[in-house]
Amino acid sequence: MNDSTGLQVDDLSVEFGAVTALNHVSCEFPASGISGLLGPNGAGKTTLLNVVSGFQVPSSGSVRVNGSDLAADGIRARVLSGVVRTFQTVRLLEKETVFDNVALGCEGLQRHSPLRQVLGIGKGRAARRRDHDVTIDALAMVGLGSLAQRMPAELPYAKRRLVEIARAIAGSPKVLLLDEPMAGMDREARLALLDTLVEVQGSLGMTMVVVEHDIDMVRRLCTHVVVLAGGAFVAAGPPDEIVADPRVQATYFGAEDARHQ
Ligand SMILES: Nc1ncnc2c1ncn2[C@@H]1O[C@H](COP(=O)(O)OP(=O)(O)OP(=O)(O)O)[C@@H](O)[C@H]1O
Repeated sequence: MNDSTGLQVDDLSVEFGAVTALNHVSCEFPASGISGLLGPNGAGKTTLLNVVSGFQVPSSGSVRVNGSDLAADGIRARVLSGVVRTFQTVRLLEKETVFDNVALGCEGLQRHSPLRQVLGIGKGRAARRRDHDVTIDALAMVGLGSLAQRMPAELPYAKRRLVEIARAIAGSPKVLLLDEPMAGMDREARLALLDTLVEVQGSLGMTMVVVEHDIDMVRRLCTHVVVLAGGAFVAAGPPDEIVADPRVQATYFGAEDARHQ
């Protein structure tokens, strides 16, 4: 790739005491298509997302988005610069409507003027109107338009996941990191989410990285795959090449997750 677009991590290391969660990992995720991040349990996938999104400070290495180094940025600054993520466990505000949960994502749109914040004025009418429209669009994009006024607790699990994804895309991310978005869904819901993600990436055009264990889904969804194992980079490339790669066979497919191959 090496064209300075997309997400690039270089020489990332993270240790938790004696555990090396990431061991000098360098890899790239292109701005086009959808990237899969694969690896057996404990490979370091979530840790990599944590570093990119600012939740984990690495002991070494750098993160660049479209060529810009994020080194000094904390979580909030990264959201404002367009790095948005979801979590393995769905995190929603249960006392707010689906609409209000998704509207929270608009906070990443840099519409707060610092002066207005200092004066406590909040957003102007035009900005609030824009946020409203962006929220409606995000809900429509994931097929939740008719559920906007429902409470999260009323929704089945797959739809709760979609609320989280809508909230993420409401921030117009440059980089969208999805940590096992299909976990806990049946096959029908997974295939529906797959179509949604392809549509979201195609129409909004961000760098999208999806952690996913199901190889069949990865093959259908992803145009590029990065494989980690034991905190180390193993391989990267198109899904079919990755599946056939002996290094990947020896690590990822040798593990419990081979059942999905
Ligand atoms: N906060 C933490 N404290 C201590 N060890 C941690 C912490 N977070 C992760 N680890 C360890 O770091 C390693 C990488 O974990 P990580 O969660 O990044 O892997 P993963 O590939 O996302 O795994 P999974 O597929 O099971 O979610 C594991 O050995 C894990 O136990």
